[in-house]
Amino acid sequence: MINRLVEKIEQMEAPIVVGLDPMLSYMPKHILKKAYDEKGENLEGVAEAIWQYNKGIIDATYDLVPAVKPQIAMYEQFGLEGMSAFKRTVDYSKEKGLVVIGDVKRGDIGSTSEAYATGHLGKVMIGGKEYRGFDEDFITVNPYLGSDGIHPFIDVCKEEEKGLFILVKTSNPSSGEFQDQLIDEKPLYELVGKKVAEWGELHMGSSYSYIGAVVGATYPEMGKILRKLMPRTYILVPGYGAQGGKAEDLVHYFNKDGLGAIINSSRGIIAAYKQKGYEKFGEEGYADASRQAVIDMREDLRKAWMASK
Ligand SMILES: O=c1ccn([C@@H]2O[C@H](COP(=O)(O)O)[C@@H](O)[C@H]2O)c(=O)[nH]1
Repeated sequence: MINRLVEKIEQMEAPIVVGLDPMLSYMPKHILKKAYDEKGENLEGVAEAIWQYNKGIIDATYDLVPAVKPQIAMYEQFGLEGMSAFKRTVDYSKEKGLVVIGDVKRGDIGSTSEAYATGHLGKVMIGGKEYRGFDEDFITVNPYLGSDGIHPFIDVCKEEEKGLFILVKTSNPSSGEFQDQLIDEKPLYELVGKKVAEWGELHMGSSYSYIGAVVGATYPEMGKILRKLMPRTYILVPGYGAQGGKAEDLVHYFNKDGLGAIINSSRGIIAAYKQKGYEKFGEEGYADASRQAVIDMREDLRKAWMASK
């Protein structure tokens, strides 16, 4: 799957992931009304609205980007109905040829990680038949329980040719409280980064590992250090746009080959129609606005890359 992701990034010249983080406050009124009229003003109605909203964005962007990243929390808050919208979104994105990164941030003691890995990346046999759970291509994983919490995910990834993005340095304002703590004079995120590179050697694709890392766009100096510590690790970079990360800050997250990082934007793309510069699209044109936001992001990243040469 990492080879496919890299190929798609190269083909599309767009190291971009569209973050599918649907929130009711972004939902255009016409979509909510239609879903409520059909399914009722209840959890089922909300789930239908999420699905229709996502479908609009996927249809408008799938030919421009290699991947989507549905954030499971945005679906989980609506219970089983929300989770069914999550699954529909994963399946439809795959049908459209997109690589799906489930942002699920799992990780637990070994036996529990094994169950999470099966549910999101693997399969179960029941009565001699094979069943798959959410079946994303990659998921995000929290490494802070240590190696025994990570190995079950790597084992399933090897079996299924799927991948992980492991949290190394997160984009949020207080990520330093624990992640920057010094151990033997090195910040914890550097130790985790080295470990991710080591785990990555266990499951290599052609030029990059199936085991990637998450490094926030909001800490560019740390991104630069981590890039060097993990040369064959693909870096998933959240924090561009809505959280303040800028294209010029991101050039050091890439290797010299122009590969090695994929930048996420969620609100900046899916709620573009509400933002300055995109007013002309209006609510009805939310999907076209998201397409334009992807084109603008691609250009922004390209210009920053060229300026760094
Ligand atoms: O360090 C991290 C890890 C994950 N995220 C997730 O990425 C998106 C960001 O959304 P924006 O709207 O583009 O800010 C969201 O799903 C986060 O949970 C992150 O931001 N930082």
